[in-house]
Amino acid sequence: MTTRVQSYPVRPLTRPTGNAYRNSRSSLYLVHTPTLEPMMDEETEEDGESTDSPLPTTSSSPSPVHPHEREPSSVSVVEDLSPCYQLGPSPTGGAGLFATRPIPRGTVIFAESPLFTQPLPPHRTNSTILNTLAQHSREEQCAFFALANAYKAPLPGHPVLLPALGIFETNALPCGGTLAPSEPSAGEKTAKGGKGGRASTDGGSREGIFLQAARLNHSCRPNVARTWDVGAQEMAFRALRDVAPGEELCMSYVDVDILGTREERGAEIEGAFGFVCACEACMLDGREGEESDRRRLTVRRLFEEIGTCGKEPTLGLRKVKLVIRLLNEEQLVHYETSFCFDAFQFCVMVSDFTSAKAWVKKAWEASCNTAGPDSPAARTFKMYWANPRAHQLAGMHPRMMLSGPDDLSGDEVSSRSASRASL
Ligand SMILES: C[S@@+](CC[C@H](N)C(=O)[O-])C[C@H]1O[C@@H](n2cnc3c(N)ncnc32)[C@H](O)[C@@H]1O
Repeated sequence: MTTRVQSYPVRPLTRPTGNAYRNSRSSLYLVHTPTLEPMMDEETEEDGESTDSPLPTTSSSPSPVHPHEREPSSVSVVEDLSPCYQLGPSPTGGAGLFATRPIPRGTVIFAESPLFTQPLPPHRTNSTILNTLAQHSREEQCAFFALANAYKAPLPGHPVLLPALGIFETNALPCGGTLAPSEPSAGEKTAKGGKGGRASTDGGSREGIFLQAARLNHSCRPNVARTWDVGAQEMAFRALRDVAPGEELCMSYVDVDILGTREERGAEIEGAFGFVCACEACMLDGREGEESDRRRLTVRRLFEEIGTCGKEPTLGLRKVKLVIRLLNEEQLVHYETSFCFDAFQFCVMVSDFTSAKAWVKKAWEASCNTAGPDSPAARTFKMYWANPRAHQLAGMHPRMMLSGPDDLSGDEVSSRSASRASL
C-alpha cells in the first residue's frame, strides 16, 4: 500500500466542485486525534534535536494589529490603532481598500461582525433580505445599498436579480457554521459566498454582509486571508504577507485553489462571480504571464506528487523545497503551510526530528499568519513542534538526516528549469 503524507487539518488546496485535484488528499486528515494542548518537549541529545527553538506562546484574542511573523514567541503591538487602510479607486474598476502604512504579515487588519446574515439559498430571497434590513438603521440600510451589485447588469449567462438580492449575492461571505475540515460547503454558488472549498474556519450555514470587507476586491495573488471566529462571531482579515503603503488589499474569492492558469481562473471567476478578473496576476501578459501559469501548474502537479512520496522522503522533501521556491516567486506564500507540514512528515518518517521541528515551526508560523494562533491547524502544529514523535509516521523508515527549511537551495535543480522538467 502506498504511504501517503497527510494533509494538514485545514487543507488549503481544495477546489469547490467537480475537480479530481480536490479529492487528492481531502480524506487524509490527521487520523489520530491529538490533544490540542502542547505536550512536554521531548528533545534528546540522542536525536540531536536543537534546544534553541522555544515553543510559541499564543494569545486567544486578536488585537487590531497582531503580527506573528519572525519571532513567534512574542507578539508586538503597533501603537497606532487607526485603520491601516482606506477606500480608494481600484485599478480593477470600482472601489477597493488600500494600505495607508506598512502592514506586517500576520497582522489582523480588521475584524468585523456581519451587518446581518441570511440562510443559504434557496432560503433567502429579496424579501427575506428586505425584511432583515428593515430592522436596521437608515444609515446601515444606505451603507448596504451603496455596495456593488454584479447582478444589476450582469455578464451574459448570469441572471438579473432584484437589487437587495443582487447586492447580497455580490458581497456576502460565508460565516456562522461549523463544518468538518474536509466537508465542502453546502452552499450553492453565490458570488463571494459561493467561493467553494470553504473549510471549517468559514462555516457554511449562513452568509453575511460585512460592510468593510465588502470593499475587498479579488486577486489571484491575494495579500489578505479571512477567518471566521465562531466564538467572537467575527471575521478576521489578516495580511498574508508584508503589505506596502498604497498597495491594494485583496483576498481570493476562489478561496484557496488559485493554481490554475490565467485562462482557467478567468473562466472559473467569471462563471462563479460574474466578472472578468482584472487582478495583477491575470493581467500579466507575454513571458511573465506564461511563467506565472507554468509556476502555478507545477505547484499543482507537485502537490499531487508529494502526496505519494511516502516511500521516498528524500524525493518528497526535494519537491517540497521546489514548491516553496515557486510559491515565493509567485507570491503565493500562504500555501506554504500545507507543504511545510508535508516536509515535517517526511522528516519524522526518517526520525530526523531536528529538521521535522524546523518544518513544523514554519507550518505553525504560516498558519498563524493565515488563520491565527488559535486556529485548529496552528494548535496542531504547535503540538507537533513540542513533540514531533507524536506523529503516527514517526520512525517508519530507517533513520536518515534530511534538512530543514533554512536550506532551500539544497541540491535541487533551479526552480525555473524544474518548473519545465519533472523532478
Ligand atoms: C465585493 S465587491 C468588491 C468591491 C467593489 N469593487 C466595490 O466597488 O465596492 C465585488 C465586485 O468587485 C468587482 N471586482 C472584484 N474583484 C475584481 C477583480 N479582480 N477584477 C475585476 N473586478 C473585480 C466585481 O465587479 C465584483 O462583482
